[in-house]
Amino acid sequence: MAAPPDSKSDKSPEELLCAAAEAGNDDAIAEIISSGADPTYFDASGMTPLMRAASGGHAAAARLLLDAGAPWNALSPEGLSAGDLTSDPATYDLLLNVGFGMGLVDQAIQRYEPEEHTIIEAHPEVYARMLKLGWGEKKNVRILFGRWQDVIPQLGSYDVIFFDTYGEYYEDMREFHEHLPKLLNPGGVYSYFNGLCGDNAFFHVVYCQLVAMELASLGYSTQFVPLPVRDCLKAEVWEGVKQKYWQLDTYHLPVCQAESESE
Ligand SMILES: C[S@@+](CC[C@H](N)C(=O)[O-])C[C@H]1O[C@@H](n2cnc3c(N)ncnc32)[C@H](O)[C@@H]1O
Repeated sequence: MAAPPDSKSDKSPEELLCAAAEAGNDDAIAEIISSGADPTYFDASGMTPLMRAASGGHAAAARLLLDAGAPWNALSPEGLSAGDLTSDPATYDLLLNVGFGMGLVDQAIQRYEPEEHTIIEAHPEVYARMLKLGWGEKKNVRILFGRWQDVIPQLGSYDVIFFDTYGEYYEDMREFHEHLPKLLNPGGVYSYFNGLCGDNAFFHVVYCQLVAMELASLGYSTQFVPLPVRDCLKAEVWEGVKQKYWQLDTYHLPVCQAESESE
């Protein structure tokens, strides 16, 4: 008897992978990937397996796919990435970013229209530029001008914290981490710019482990989500930059949560 048209045998390994991702079936995903299915596949609707996992809210499935090389920045026909398609996202209303710099992270934060977005910036010229660009007038933005070490008594507690004072010493970041138990709300997420030894793959991984161990001693577990960045960092990106501070193909995005709350 012929198999029904929608039976598994009619589907390519990649279609099966999309179906397993949509269902959050981690065992099937691992099996299909190890049998050689391509995680970069786009199905007939222009969706990747990672987008299917994300829109189903299956975090473990998404992690398996990312580990297998699924592109995190692929876009659906509507121009949405897997991150944009995440279903039922947790509500993060109170955000803190330490170090404005070019304002890239803060611009990204603003797209989520948080209730309260606090920015700490110490450099007078960067602060002046922030004001010139209108950051001082944004209703949901609170700017604290000064070193984080000095303005910390003015802080509350936050659902999301990002730390990037690149240029400070490792010891400064470690000191900041000691404040996390007071600064990070239950269920909150902490991340930092993971550029430590960004020109040496071996020492970079050592640093990742070191930070994760130190955060673990404070009661936090850290996952590093591998994000391929080689294609985003072409030669022109570095034009005018004196020292190329990042030379690796993969960025390891730290996602740090209280141990009791992480998966
Ligand atoms: C690499 S930039 C941040 C880039 C930023 N993440 C972005 O998206 O453009 C680092 C920023 O941290 C600021 N900074 C350095 N040390 C600081 C400190 N102790 N407290 C507050 N800001 C600091 C610097 O003035 C600089 O603007």
